[in-house]
Amino acid sequence: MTDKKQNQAVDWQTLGRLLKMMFSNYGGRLVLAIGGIVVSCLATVLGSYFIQFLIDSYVTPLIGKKAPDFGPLLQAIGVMGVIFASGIIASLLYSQIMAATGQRVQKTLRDEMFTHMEGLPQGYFDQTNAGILMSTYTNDIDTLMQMIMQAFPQLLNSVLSFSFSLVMMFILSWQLSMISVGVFILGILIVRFLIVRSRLYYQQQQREIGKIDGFVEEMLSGLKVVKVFSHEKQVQQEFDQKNDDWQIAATQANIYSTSVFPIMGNVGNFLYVLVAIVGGTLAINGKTALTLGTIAAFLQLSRSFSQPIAGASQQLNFIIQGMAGTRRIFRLLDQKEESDHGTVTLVNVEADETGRLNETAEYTGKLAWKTGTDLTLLAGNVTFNNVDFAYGQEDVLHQVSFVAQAGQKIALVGPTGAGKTTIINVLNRFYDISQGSITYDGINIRQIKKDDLRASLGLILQETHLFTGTIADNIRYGRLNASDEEVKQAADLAQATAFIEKLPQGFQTRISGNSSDLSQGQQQLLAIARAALTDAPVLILDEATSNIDTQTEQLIQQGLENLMAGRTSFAIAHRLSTIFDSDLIMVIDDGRVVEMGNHDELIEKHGMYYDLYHGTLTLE
Ligand SMILES: Nc1ncnc2c1ncn2[C@@H]1O[C@H](COP(=O)(O)OP(=O)(O)OP(=O)(O)O)[C@@H](O)[C@H]1O
Repeated sequence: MTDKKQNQAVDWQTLGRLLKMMFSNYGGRLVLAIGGIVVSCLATVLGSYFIQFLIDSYVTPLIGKKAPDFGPLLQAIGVMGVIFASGIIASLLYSQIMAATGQRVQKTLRDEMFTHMEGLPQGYFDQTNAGILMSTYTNDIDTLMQMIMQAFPQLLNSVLSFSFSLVMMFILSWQLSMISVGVFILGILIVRFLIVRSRLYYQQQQREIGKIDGFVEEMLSGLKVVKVFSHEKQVQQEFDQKNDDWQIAATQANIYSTSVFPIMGNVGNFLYVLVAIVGGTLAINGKTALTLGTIAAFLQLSRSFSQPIAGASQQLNFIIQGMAGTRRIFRLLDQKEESDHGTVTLVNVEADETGRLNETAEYTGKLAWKTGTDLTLLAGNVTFNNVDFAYGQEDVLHQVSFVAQAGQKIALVGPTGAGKTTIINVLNRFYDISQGSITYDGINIRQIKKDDLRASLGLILQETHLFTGTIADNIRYGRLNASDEEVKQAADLAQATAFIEKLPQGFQTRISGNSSDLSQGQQQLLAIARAALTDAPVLILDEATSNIDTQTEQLIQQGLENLMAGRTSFAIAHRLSTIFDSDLIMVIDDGRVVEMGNHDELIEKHGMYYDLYHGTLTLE
């Protein structure tokens, strides 16, 4: 979106898309609501117009009569009552319809956004601030709903009231109408100035609130770091600055937008007085055929002619805010979902008496790649052939080649920023490589369905994410249909049972989503148990760097050893002590594999690994 477009009063493309979406889903309701608005406006204008008849045909003839008959007058007042009552009913109807429609659109869009977001590539989240994304779900959806429930119907109401009143006014008196149009043009010029100013500040206000959301999100996730470095004061100052920027923009936006009503109200009053004076003078001089009823009706109509201008300008502001939010919502919905052309799937298999593999829906603990109707037992051989990769323009991996054989323990070591995590990111296809190939049991990973590829790779990250629920629920996240017994076995294998059983309700103990009630070591043990339950044939471990007490560290190490037995594993090592027994150690530097071999071979080489081992080089 260009800046020019952002500053445009209304982005017609976005508006068109929104209206199309609303009409295609809720066409019937919207037509009914529009009908309600038309009836409500007509009722107001006709009611005012009727005053002319009421005075000229029913009230004036009664003046001076000795025994006046009020019957016809009462009848006429009754008709007027019916007109106004139908206006009230119609306006209640359209308000209700628009409120319900706004809520439905909100729910539909939120669902769509969430579903769509789940399909977006990792790269999108790496580049998008989570707070700004959150703000799309909350603020932008809110302003959109306000726009649909309030601004759209009231704007249409204002435009119709204005147009109907104008027609009626010309029918009553073209001279007074010309005066009104002159005053109207003056009003429009004032409102236009105010709107342009307030629009700029409203847009700025939305941008500032997005920045605040982003900042709060970032600070919440990094609160510990802030405390460790005692940076609370700087953070507070930075936050205050952002909050001040928001306040300045919001105040300016409000000053201009709230001036519109009082100013236009007074323009309306001015018009009222002007019409009364000019109309009265013309009637007294007998220059025109203006009756008392005509002047009274005209005065009433001049109100419903001038008031909508202020109302419409106010609603236009809400529409501008709503459109900015809608644009961000559509931008999220337009993000390209992760493409997946893979056809090879992962299935559970069991062997019959002859050793032939048969696919089964049951969990068997044995997996196979399914290509067409062919089944190949998943072994866990992974090969990188001259892999190159770049994040955008930045080349990160260069000619990376290695063979990880089924069941081998592979360790990746190297300085920070060397590209270890990136090797894992391209293996599970969070990102696609630019050159070379990666094969898994001889199949190019591009041919494997992404979900199935990822299901075959168990991931244990440095930061364990636990969800609000019981300990058992959290382990079961690894395989949702696992039985209690299987959950317990996984915890046993991960060496987690001892600490779990010490908790008040054992496996049924509830923990909170931010897992502050468990130590980091305990969280790691749960992550290992979870991965054990997933039973993925290939494991990826991003070793924790944090300080964990020696006893828990030994437990974790034992849990990992148990888990790695019989599986191909890739461990990103931050301490060399955990990788001495690896089958293959790859030393990565600046996106290249600079050395490869087992511990003894690499020590003999007297290269980078040797320097790391002897402390001449460090990993962090
Ligand atoms: N999402 C990303 N977008 C752009 N560049 C990135 C991204 N992730 C990593 N990089 C860059 O790629 C390079 C390799 O990063 P990577 O995370 O693979 O290193 P690493 O060896 O795992 O480091 P560490 O041990 O510190 O985790 C770094 O220069 C980093 O700045």
